[in-house]
Amino acid sequence: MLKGKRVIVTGASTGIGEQIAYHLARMGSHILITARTEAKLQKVVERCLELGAASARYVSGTMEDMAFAQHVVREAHTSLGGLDMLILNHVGASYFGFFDGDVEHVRKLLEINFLSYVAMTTSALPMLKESEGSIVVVSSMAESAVRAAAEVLRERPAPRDECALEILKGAALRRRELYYRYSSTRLPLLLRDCAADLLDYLVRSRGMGLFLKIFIPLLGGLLAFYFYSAPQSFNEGMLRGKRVIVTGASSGIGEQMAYHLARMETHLLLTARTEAKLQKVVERCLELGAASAHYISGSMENPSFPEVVVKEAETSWGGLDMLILNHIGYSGSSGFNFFDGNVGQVRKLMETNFISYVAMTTLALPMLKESDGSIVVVSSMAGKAGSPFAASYSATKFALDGFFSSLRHEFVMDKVNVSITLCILGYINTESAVRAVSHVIQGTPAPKEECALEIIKAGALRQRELHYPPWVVSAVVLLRGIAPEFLDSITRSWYNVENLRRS
Ligand SMILES: NC(=O)C1=CN([C@@H]2O[C@H](COP(=O)(O)OP(=O)(O)OC[C@H]3O[C@@H](n4cnc5c(N)ncnc54)[C@H](OP(=O)(O)O)[C@@H]3O)[C@@H](O)[C@H]2O)C=CC1
Ligand SMILES: C[C@H](CCC(=O)NCCS(=O)(=O)O)[C@H]1CC[C@H]2[C@@H]3C(=O)C[C@@H]4C[C@H](O)CC[C@]4(C)[C@H]3CC[C@]12C
Repeated sequence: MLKGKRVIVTGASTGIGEQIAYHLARMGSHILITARTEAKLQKVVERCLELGAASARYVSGTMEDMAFAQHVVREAHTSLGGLDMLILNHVGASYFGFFDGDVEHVRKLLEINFLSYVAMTTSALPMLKESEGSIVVVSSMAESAVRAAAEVLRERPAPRDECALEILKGAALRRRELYYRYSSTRLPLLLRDCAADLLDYLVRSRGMGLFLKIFIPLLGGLLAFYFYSAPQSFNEGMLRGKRVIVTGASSGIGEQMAYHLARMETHLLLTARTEAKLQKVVERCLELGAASAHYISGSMENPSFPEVVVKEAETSWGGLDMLILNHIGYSGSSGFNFFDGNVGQVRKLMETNFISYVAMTTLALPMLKESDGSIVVVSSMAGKAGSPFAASYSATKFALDGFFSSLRHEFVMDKVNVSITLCILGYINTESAVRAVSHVIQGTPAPKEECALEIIKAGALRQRELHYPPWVVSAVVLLRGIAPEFLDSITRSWYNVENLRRS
C-alpha cells in the first residue's frame, strides 16, 4: 500500500521515528526525514537505502523554528514533487519531575510539540489535498507526562519497531485513531471517561499491570458507587470571608461568578481588559454584599500581566484562598469558522487561554499552599472532544486538561493540599457565545447564572471535575471514550454549516 508513496517523517533520527523510516524503506516508499542531528540522520538515510527505499533524504534543523517546519514541506515539494503522507512524530526535550514553575519551558515545548505540527500541516495541506493523502500525528496515551512515565517505569516498554509498524498500518488504512497496545492504552482511557477518580488513584498507587487485573470486576462496583454515593453538600457560608481572584470577570460566566461570590460575602479581585465594565461589576458586587471588591485591568496576552494580578492579591490581602481562571481571548479575525492556517493566531490564543493560566497558577501557588486553597479552571466540552470551527480554541482547552490533570497528580503525590477543579462546560447563554454560534447551532444554551453557581460549588467542594450541563457534557465525555466515531457524526449534525460566513 505504501510502495512509491512520498512520506515525510519528523523526529526520525532515533526512536519510533527511526523505526517508521525503516519500515517505510522496506515497503519501497520515498522518504524525507527530519530531526536536529545531521550525523544521525545521515546514518538513517543510508540504512533506508540499504533496506530498499525508493529514495531517502534528510533535512536537519529544529522545529522550534517555524521557518524550518515550512522549509521541510517546501523540500518535499521540490524533491518529491508532492506528498502522500505527513508523519508528525518529533518531540522536544521534556523533563520528568514535579512541575517547577518554568513557564518559559512550557512555551518552548508548546512551540516544538504542538505549533510546529500545526505549521507543517498548514504548509503541507495543498499537496496532501492534491494526493488525497494522510496526516499521522503521534501522540501519547497520557494527557499527563506523569501518567505516561508511571506506565513506563512500572512496566516493560513496548518494542518501538512493532509500535512503528502499527502506526504505519493505521495510517495506510486511514484509521481515525490508533491505540498501540490496546489493553494498556484504550482501556485506561475508557476508565478515565467512566470513573476518572479511580484511574487517578490506580495510576498513582499500583501501576497499570494491577489495574488491568482488577479492571473488569471493579468497574461494575465503582460505577454503582460513583452514581449512588451521596455528594458532600455545599452551603454558602463555606466561602464567607475567603479571598478570591476571578479572571475574565467583566462579562459572561465570570461576571455571574463575581455576583454569586459577592452574595457569599467573599473578598474579590476581578480582572479583564475593559476597565469601564469591571468598574460596574465591582460596584454591583459591593451592593450585593461582597466583603471587599476591587479590580485590576489588563490583557492576559501580555506575559507580565499574571504577575501584576497575583502581586495585587498579595499586597492587598497577604494571601489567597481561591483562584478562578476563566478568561478567554478572541479566536482571531475569522472567529468561529473553518481553520484558516494562521499559526500566529494559534500561538496568541495559547498565550491567553493556556500559558497565562499556568503562569497565574505558578505565581499564586505559595499563597494557595499556605491557605490549603483551590484552583478552578474553566474549560469546555471542546477541550474533551474536538469541536469544528473552533480548532485553536479547542486546542487551548485540551492543553488545560493535560496540564492541570498532571499537576493534580503531583499535588497529591507531593502532599500539597491545593485542589484543582476542571470545569467542562457545554453551550452557555453568554452574549459572546450566542453571538458567535447561534446562527450555526440550533441547541438551547444553558443559563450562565446557574452555570456560574455550579462552578463555585464545585470549587468549594474541591471536586475534581464539573460537567455542566451535566447530562450533555457527561454523555459527550462518555461517547468520546466508547464510540468516538459516533460522537463525531452527532457533533457534525449540530452545526448548520451553510449558515457559516466563510472568511
Ligand atoms: N459560553 C459558552 O458557551 C462556553 C464558555 N466556556 C468557557 O467559559 C469561560 C467564560 O466564557 P464566557 O463567559 O462565555 O466568555 P465571555 O466572552 O463572556 O467572557 C470572557 C472574559 O474574558 C475577558 N477577556 C477576553 N480577552 C482577554 C484577554 N486578552 N485578557 C484578559 N481577559 C480577557 C473578557 O473581558 P474583556 O473583553 O474586558 O477583556 C471577559 O471578561 C471561558 O473559559 C470559556 O472558554 C466553555 C464552554 C462554553
Ligand atoms: C456546540 C457545542 C455544544 C453542543 C451542544 O450542546 N449541542 C446541543 C446538544 S443537544 O442537541 O442535546 O441540546 C458548544 C460546546 C462548547 C462551545 C464553545 C465554547 O466552548 C465556548 C466558545 C466561546 C466563544 O465565546 C465562542 C463560542 C465557543 C467556541 C463555543 C461554541 C459552541 C460550543 C462548541
